[in-house]
Formats: sequence, C-alpha cells, structure tokens
Amino acid sequence: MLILQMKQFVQKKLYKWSEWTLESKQMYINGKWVPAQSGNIREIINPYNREVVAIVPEADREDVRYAIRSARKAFDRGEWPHTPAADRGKKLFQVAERIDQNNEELARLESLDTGKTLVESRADMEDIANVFRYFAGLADKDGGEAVEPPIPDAVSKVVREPVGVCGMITPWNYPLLQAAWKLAPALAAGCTMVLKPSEITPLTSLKIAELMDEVGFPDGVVNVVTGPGASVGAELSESDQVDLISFTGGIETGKTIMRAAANNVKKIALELGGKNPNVIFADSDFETTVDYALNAVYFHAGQVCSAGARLIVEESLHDQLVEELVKRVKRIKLGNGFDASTQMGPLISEEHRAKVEKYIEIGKKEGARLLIGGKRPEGPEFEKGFFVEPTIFDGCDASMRIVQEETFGPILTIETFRTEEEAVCLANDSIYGLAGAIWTQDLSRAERVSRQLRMGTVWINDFHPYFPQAPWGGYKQSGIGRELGKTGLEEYTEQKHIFHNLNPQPMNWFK
Ligand SMILES: NC(=O)c1ccc[n+]([C@@H]2O[C@H](COP(=O)([O-])OP(=O)(O)OC[C@H]3O[C@@H](n4cnc5c(N)ncnc54)[C@H](O)[C@@H]3O)[C@@H](O)[C@H]2O)c1
Ligand SMILES: C[N+](C)(C)CC=O
Repeated sequence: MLILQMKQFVQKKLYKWSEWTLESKQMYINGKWVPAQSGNIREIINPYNREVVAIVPEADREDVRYAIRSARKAFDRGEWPHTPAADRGKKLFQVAERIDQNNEELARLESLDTGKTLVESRADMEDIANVFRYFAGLADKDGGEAVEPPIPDAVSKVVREPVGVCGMITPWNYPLLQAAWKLAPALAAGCTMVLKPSEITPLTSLKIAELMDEVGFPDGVVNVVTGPGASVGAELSESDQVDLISFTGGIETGKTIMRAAANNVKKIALELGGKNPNVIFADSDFETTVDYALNAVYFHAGQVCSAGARLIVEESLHDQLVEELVKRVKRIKLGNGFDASTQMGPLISEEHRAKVEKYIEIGKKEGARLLIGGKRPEGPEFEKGFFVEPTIFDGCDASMRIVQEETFGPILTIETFRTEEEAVCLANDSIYGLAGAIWTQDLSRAERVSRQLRMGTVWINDFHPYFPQAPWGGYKQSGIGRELGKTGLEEYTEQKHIFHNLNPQPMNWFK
C-alpha cells in the first residue's frame, strides 16, 4: 500500500461511487479529528478495481501514545467509568440509532473497503446496531452479588468494575462488525479505549467515531487510530498504560500480541482463525445441505473466520453431493459487490490473493483432485480486481496442508467418513476450534456429536448464525475468551470482593 508524505493533511473530497461522494477523514483522538503527527498518509483502495477510495492518516507509535494517554486520563480522572450504567446504556442506544440512520452510507463504505457485496454489508450494519442495542440493555443488569460470609456481623458482596484502558485491534474482513463486538461491551462496562482498525479497511471505524462524536462521549473515552500493525498495533500491545488488549485476527499475530502483552501482564482476549468442519451425514436433507455447504465456504469469498472450508461427508453420499456442488459452483456469479446480481466479490488484496493461489498450488502438489476453479476468472470485468474462482478439492485427507491451514479464500476441501466416530475424529483433527456444523436428521446423533466437537460454536442443520445474545470464540488455538453474550461484557470488567465488618473489635493477636 502506497504511503505518501503530506505535511498539510486536510479533509478533501476524493471519490465518487454511484453518486456517493467520500471525504477522507482524519483520525479521532481525545475528542478531536487529527492527522498523523508525522503527516504520513495512506491510500485506501477498492479491491474490485484498485481505485483509491480514501486517504487516511498513517499513524505511528507517537500517535498511539497520545491516544493511550487520552484514554488513560479519561479513565483515571474522567467521569465515564463512574457514569451510572443505565446512562451508559442510553448512550449506546443512541449509537445504535445513528447506525440505523446511517446504514446505507456505512454499508457502502464497508463494501468499498472490503469488496464484499452490498447485501452482506447492509446485513452487517443491522447486526452491528443490534450489538449496540444488546449491550445497551445489558449495561445496568449486573448490580453485583451478595455473598454469605462465614463470619458473623459482616456483609460481603462481589461487584464488577471496568477493566480500564482497552486496546482493540481488528481485521479487514468484517471491519466494523469486529470493532462493534469490542466497542459496545467496553463502553457498557465503563472502559475507555483505543481502536486500531486494519490499516487497509479503516473507513467504517472512522465513520463510527464520527457517529459517537455526535452522540457525545467524554473526550478520550473513544479513540480511533489508523495505521499499521507493526507499529500502532505493537505499541498498543506493549504499552504498560493499557489494561486489556482485545484482538481479532490471524493466529501468528495473536501469538505476537500475547507475547507483547506479557510485558505488563495485561489481560488479553484473542479471536483468531479457524478451519471449520462441515460434517454431512447421509441422512441429511439433501437440498438444504448442498445449499448451505456452498454458503458456508464461499460467503464473502471464503474470507470468514468461521467459513465451512472442510467438508466432511459420509462416503455413501459423496458422489451425489460432489456432483451437485460442482454443478452449482459453476453458476456462482463473481463481480462488483455493488451489482445486485453479484454473489461473490474479490479477495481483499493482491498479497492475499497470492496467498490463496499458493494454497491452490500446494493442494495440487499434495495430490488433492482439483474439481473446479483453482484460477482467476477471465474477462474484462475481472482484470483489476483480486478475484479467484470458487475452488473445490476432492480426495483430501487430514495430512494435507490445504486441510489443516486456514486459506481464508474460496477453497473447499472434501474428506469422507464411514462411521460417526470417524466423522468426529476428522472434524476435531485441527489446531483450531472455532466453529463447525453437523447435518443429520437423527436428533440423538446430532446432540451426541455436537457435544463431542471441540469448538466454540456448533451448528446443527445450519451454518454461520451468530447473534449478540450468544457467546462467540474459539477452543484450542482459535483464541482466548469470548465476545458477545453476557461473557462478552464480563471480559471488560474486573471482579471485586468487598467485605464489610459490621462490628469491628480488637483482635489481640499481637497483644
Ligand atoms: N475469531 C474471529 O471471530 C475472527 C473474526 C474475523 C477474523 N478473524 C481472523 O482474522 C484473520 C484475517 O484478518 P487479518 O489478515 O486482518 O489478520 P492480521 O492478524 O494480519 O491483522 C489483524 C490486525 O492485527 C494488526 N497487526 C498486525 N501485526 C500486528 C502486530 N505485530 N501487533 C499488533 N497488531 C498487529 C493488523 O494491522 C490488523 O489490524 C483470519 O485469520 C481470520 O480467521 C477471526
Ligand atoms: C465472527 N464473524 C463470523 C462475524 C466473522 C469472522 O470472520
């Protein structure tokens, strides 16, 4: 990505997309819109056609330190942590309203930034508003808990308090949604924060800062700093002024952040990758299963942490299922996310496409049978975008890298099983444990297998649903902690036990 020097960084109109005019934004620190102190900027491009859609500040460690100091001051000396929880909830309801009112603009920004279809982005914005509403409602529901002390004349209670200054680092595939999963509970809990969106998709994070600014949070409570992981993200993870780091992204970055966080024993929440099994028994409803198997893996061009990239099918159903999948994959329409007929957009970047293509080569070398796809689509419409065709590899086994590693692209691998036990073994044979699905009409088998799968979410006869009321997160190397649900709020709190002696008397221990 091109980084330009521009000492006098000013807001300027840059780009028109279907009569949609974008203005480039500065970043949001201590309640003000500011450029990077260095004056550095970055061009943000549309992965469909490589056009520059915005210019944003390219922050460095100095800018983050300023943001952290602002968040620290707002936490240590500001009113937000002590604002009644019900009032914090009201503010979050107002943010949800603003998101609803700006749904279309936010969705368009997200699609411009990521290449995902507008339909997907609109759905994301609805989800995001609901996340704010959920945590708004939850903000004042935990008034603490009375504990029965084993000591006479005393009362004992356990209360929750905000954890402090939170560093939030988010990925490019669901830029605003992943930010919302952190911002909403952290605000509900009374924390202050510095959000660092992915450097290649910062637009909706900047837009939500604008909406929050309109709603009016005290200066320094919410800060959004745009810049690269190696400096801005690293500073957040290393800083001894940050109490918690909440990260969503790749496993290797997660390990780096974990090591950096050890510096001051900060709390960490990690939402990492997945290589998610989609287990299909022969008694499943064929039509629904095929339909969902495609959506599971090719939604957002496979750039989903919970993508159903490992199809594990009962041997007796294999041929029929594979034939139907190939037939339908041929019909998937690739293109511009802004076209209503587009079903799959481009990958996020040249670099990421190269990674996905490398995996296709690895799959071929490993001896997997390439049934369809495996290359770039042809035609003038696809010349500039980072497209790869939806791809299916059959004849796969657990020893292959394309089965074990997260390709984060439109690649489906197919393995077969004969027994329920074998299906469970294959599904669990992964360093990851984020999510997975089982398809069967045998209800007792569905219940049994769902309990044997070592992953944070198991879908039975479905794929992909997630919503604010249920926790989200991974077993094994898919992460630490949970977002959403009640646990998603608790992550941003510390528990405190307060013991009150109602009848203090001399103890005379050292008399
Ligand atoms: N579990 C989940 O809920 C979930 C959700 C979405 C995405 N993901 C995962 O995210 C990954 C894709 O996203 P990505 O490519 O943006 O991931 P990534 O790890 O490359 O980057 C994620 C974020 O970390 C920052 N970063 C990079 N290096 C850093 C460093 N040294 N210190 C601090 N921050 C640093 C990046 O700038 C970015 O903001 C996939 O593995 C996907 O599975 C997981
Ligand atoms: C968590 N989720 C499914 C919204 C996005 C994963 O990439």
